[in-house]
Amino acid sequence: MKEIHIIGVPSDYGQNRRGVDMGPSAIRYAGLKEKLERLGYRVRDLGDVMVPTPETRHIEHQKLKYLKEVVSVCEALAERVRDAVGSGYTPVILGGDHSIAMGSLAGMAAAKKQFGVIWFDAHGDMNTDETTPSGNIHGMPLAASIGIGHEALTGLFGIRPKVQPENVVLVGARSIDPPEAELIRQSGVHVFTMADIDRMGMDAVMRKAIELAATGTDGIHLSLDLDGLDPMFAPGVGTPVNGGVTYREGHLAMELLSESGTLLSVDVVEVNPILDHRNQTGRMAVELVESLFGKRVL
Ligand SMILES: NC(=[NH2+])NCCC[C@H](N)C(=O)O
Ligand SMILES: [Mn+2]
Ligand SMILES: [Mn+2]
Repeated sequence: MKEIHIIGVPSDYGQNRRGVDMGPSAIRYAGLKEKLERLGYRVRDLGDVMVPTPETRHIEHQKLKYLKEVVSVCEALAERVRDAVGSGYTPVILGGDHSIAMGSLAGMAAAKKQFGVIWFDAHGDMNTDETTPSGNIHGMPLAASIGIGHEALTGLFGIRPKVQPENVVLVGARSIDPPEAELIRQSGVHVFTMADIDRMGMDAVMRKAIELAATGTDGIHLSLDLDGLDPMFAPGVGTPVNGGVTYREGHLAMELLSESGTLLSVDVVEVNPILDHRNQTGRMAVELVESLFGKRVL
């Protein structure tokens, strides 16, 4: 069985609510390593990527807040992911806000010729500095990773694009900014909205998503934004949106991805313990990762 490497990325520079920098602690506290070991994996916790202290934060661009900090954190993460995947390990990357996924995907792109991405999220994360309503970079990582947006983000780690849009699938979308919707339509990424999940069912959606992300690639990176789940099950997130994926649908999605045997790496992001109730969201994250790595009822 493949060895798992846990990498923490305690960064909150991609958005404006403090606390998501404590996500890695909350997820570790919920027993991630022990639970993966119980499933039979060898697990190494590599500790955290260095993140500059909040006291040094400065906003230079209103449309790309904390750009320098985000880029430096992502490049440090990219090196770790490249080394882990290059040596045949499966990284489990703990955010931090979703901007860190640009680092995960940069590392993947350095290690693999072709890979697919399933982006599990209430949001599209397909904004650019020109479309963003907030200036928060966590609304931009998917666009940047397919080569759309500001050069400082699209060119991160010297690889562009990180992933081909036809191998990218958004699952769970229900909050998209209007200009972002236009970018999504033009980009060629595939999208299964909550309405699609209602109509087709999670089983059919995930089978299709896995096929789209895996065809012609070496495997799949899952970018798991906890706000993809309904806030009822994951209240500890900075940008909650009603009408999300249920507890059961979430586990089904992870089980199907696990069974497909295509998973290369995963990031688990947007867990904010300050907004959470007694680490419910941290625990939810760990449960989903367990299903993703093969935990079953029987
Ligand atoms: N990773 C996230 N939670 N992203 C939320 C993005 C929200 C909004 N679309 C923005 O650009 O600001
Ligand atoms: Mn997101
Ligand atoms: Mn989101």
